[in-house]
Amino acid sequence: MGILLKGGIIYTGEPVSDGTQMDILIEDGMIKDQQRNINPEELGKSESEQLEIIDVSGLTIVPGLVDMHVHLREPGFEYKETIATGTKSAARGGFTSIACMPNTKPTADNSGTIEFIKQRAKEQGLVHTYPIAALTVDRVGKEIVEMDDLYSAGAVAFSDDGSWVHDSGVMRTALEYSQLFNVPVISHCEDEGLSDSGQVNEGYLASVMGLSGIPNESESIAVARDVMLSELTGAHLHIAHISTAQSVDIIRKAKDRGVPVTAEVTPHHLILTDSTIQNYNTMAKVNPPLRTEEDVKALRQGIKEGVIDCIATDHAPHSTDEKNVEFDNAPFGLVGLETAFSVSKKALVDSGVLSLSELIEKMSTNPAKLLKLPSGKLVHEAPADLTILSLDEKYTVNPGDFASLGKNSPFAGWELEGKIVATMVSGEFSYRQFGSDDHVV
Ligand SMILES: NC(=O)N[C@@H](CC(=O)O)C(=O)O
Ligand SMILES: [Zn+2]
Ligand SMILES: [Zn+2]
Repeated sequence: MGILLKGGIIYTGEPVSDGTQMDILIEDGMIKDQQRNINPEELGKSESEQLEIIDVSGLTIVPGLVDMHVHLREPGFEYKETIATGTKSAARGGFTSIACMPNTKPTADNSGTIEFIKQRAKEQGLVHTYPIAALTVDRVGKEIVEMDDLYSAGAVAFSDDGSWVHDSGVMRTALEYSQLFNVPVISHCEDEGLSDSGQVNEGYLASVMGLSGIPNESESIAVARDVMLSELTGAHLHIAHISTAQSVDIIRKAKDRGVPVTAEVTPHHLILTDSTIQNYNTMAKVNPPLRTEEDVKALRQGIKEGVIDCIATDHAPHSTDEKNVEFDNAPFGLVGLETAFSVSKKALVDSGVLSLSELIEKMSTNPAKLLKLPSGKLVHEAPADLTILSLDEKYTVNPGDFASLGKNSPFAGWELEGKIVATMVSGEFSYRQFGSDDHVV
């Protein structure tokens, strides 16, 4: 059965241009046609009889969002999140593809765990789920994983996210091997000698609150080394969740020299500063820490210039019990899938840094390209992975309503604009809320 979406404003993703009013015909999970006016009566008889026609006038349709940095927590930490709840959360947030990080239990450093994640996602997942394998065994930075096995099992990238690979020799070798598979190595840049037992951004507020600080250099020194190793090896290095002005600077210069480095930033680092942790708000305790106004400005400038390629949530669910403790004892991490679009829109589009089409590029087309996924654009014969938005609709964030088991959002109570009304994955709705017809798969 086909679906005809009538009257929406379509952003195709490629080329990056403003939306135009078009109808979209979807059949067999693919985009079959898109033009100004598709008349169902002009389609073949059997085609039109089987057609569901949906009026989406007043709504905006964009390529399904792609999040290349998600923690699904399964296997091992199912009380924080599961593949079922995490992908449901993704669908509600407008994401049609996500890549999940390997800091599970067991660590996704072996083909069995990668196969398990893929199988579970096939059975219970609501969006395309692409596993990222660990770069070193147990993510301890000593012994490189069997990249060949993991790649064959379906890993789309390698990363020790949560930890930096401290040994430069190990990182160099890993980057060299990664070229055999033509996939990125994703680096969590943190020199632990500097971040030590730090809890928040190093600065005035940390001192006043009596919390130990994490200086910008803890990240930026790591970024500088990894960029140099990417330059040395010629391998694609992708830097996770950058948070400092210095990192933007280092990556800008590296890109100017032609180093094959790419980078992501989270919605929270684009809008929040360390002042959010006033009152010891553990919901804003995250790694890397929320920084200063100056860093936020530099990150926005970096994304505008293309120094930062994409937005990724680093969705990191933790249980309420784990977060409801003294600041020092709370785990780092916050959830982001269900607020990502409207927070990013507020940070970048409403403030005039990017156009909506450029935001879509950062949240869909670019991450899809980086991971070589078939999505990220709404063109003829592309997979029907798309997101339907009510751009001006306002809502108040209530983590209690999240599909994610993680309620650890720093945006609770915020009034945001830009609601996800439907998410379609391979031609089928993973989430659909049209007007009063509330239907969540
Ligand atoms: N970002 C975080 O604060 N936490 C992440 C780990 C990580 O992304 O480094 C987690 O797994 O909880
Ligand atoms: Zn990380
Ligand atoms: Zn992460």
